[in-house]
Amino acid sequence: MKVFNSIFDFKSDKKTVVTLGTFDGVHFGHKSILNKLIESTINSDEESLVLTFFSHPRMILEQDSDIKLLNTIEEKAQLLKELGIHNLVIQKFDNSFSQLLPEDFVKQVLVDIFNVKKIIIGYDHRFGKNRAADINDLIAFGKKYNFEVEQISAEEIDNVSISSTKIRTALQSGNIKLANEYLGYPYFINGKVVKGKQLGRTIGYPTANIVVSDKYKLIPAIGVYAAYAIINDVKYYGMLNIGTNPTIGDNPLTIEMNIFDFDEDIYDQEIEIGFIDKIRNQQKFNSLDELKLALSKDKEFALNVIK
Ligand SMILES: Cc1cc2nc3c(=O)[nH]c(=O)nc-3n(C[C@H](O)[C@H](O)[C@H](O)COP(=O)(O)O)c2cc1C
Ligand SMILES: Nc1ncnc2c1ncn2[C@@H]1O[C@H](COP(=O)(O)OP(=O)(O)O)[C@@H](O)[C@H]1O
Repeated sequence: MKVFNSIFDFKSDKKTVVTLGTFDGVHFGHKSILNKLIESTINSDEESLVLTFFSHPRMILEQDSDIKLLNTIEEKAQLLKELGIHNLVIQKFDNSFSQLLPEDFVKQVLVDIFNVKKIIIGYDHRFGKNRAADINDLIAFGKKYNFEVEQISAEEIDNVSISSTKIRTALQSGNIKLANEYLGYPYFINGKVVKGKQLGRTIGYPTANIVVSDKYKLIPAIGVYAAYAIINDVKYYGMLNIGTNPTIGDNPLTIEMNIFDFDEDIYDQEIEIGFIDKIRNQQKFNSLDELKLALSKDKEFALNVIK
């Protein structure tokens, strides 16, 4: 997959089949659109092109700085690459881009830069400054500038009835099972392993503390989870705690994973962590012994889920 960090960087001598959107999560519903895109380029000379935006439009337009996202831009690129998309164009969705008039967007971007043969888009898609244009406008522009418009119908979208918002809500309430079902893959985060209080090893459960650098990345609800970790391309299973460790006093929120059958120093490494199922809520225990007992039960639970 070729990645372009701006519309103006895009170059290809092929015609393209285009879709656009934020595709946060690249979930099951997105995949049905993306697969159409890929299918329509099979046995043809055209290439698929996904136009996505770097800042979520909601951050810019609604000044919704609190919004959390399912994917960082790197994660989204990875998921789209795995699907087999040919070209990914990541456009900064800033004020000047949001001011483009609908016809200017169509002529200057879709036609002149992307060399569009066909655009595949949801029936309810609106675009251009103030979201002024709709699918009927797009069809009219298609006639004028000679490209096809393939609509994804309300039924097709409703049949899937999945949305990034529903997935965010599920994760924020700890409903990993539902989120994963909607996503079509286990929700994952990427982060760097940092030093903690070095207490874990003293109670027989060392925990790799993970720091996520992207401030927009959604972290699931506080709680204890069965999880996997990918470390140097090898997959391990384990149990993960997102919490404030109330048993040992008032602490900032940490994400920490005890990795099963593992004994290596991984400080400073970048690892991926995937959520498999929730085990229980965070608890304040009366002693470290009680915490240890809970951890042994958590491990049993996690091992059961994993197999
Ligand atoms: C699976 C798992 C579940 C945990 N559950 C709790 C909990 O319910 N309450 C709590 O106070 N700490 C919980 N902990 C956190 C431990 O207190 C923590 O691992 C310990 O303080 C070690 O911290 P350190 O990595 O900074 O050394 C849990 C840890 C793990 C790995
Ligand atoms: N099975 C394991 N699970 C998690 N981390 C492990 C494991 N074995 C070794 N480690 C290493 O030990 C560190 C965790 O030990 P711990 O005593 O909890 O220290 P810290 O408080 O710094 O996280 C991890 O960051 C990792 O480098």
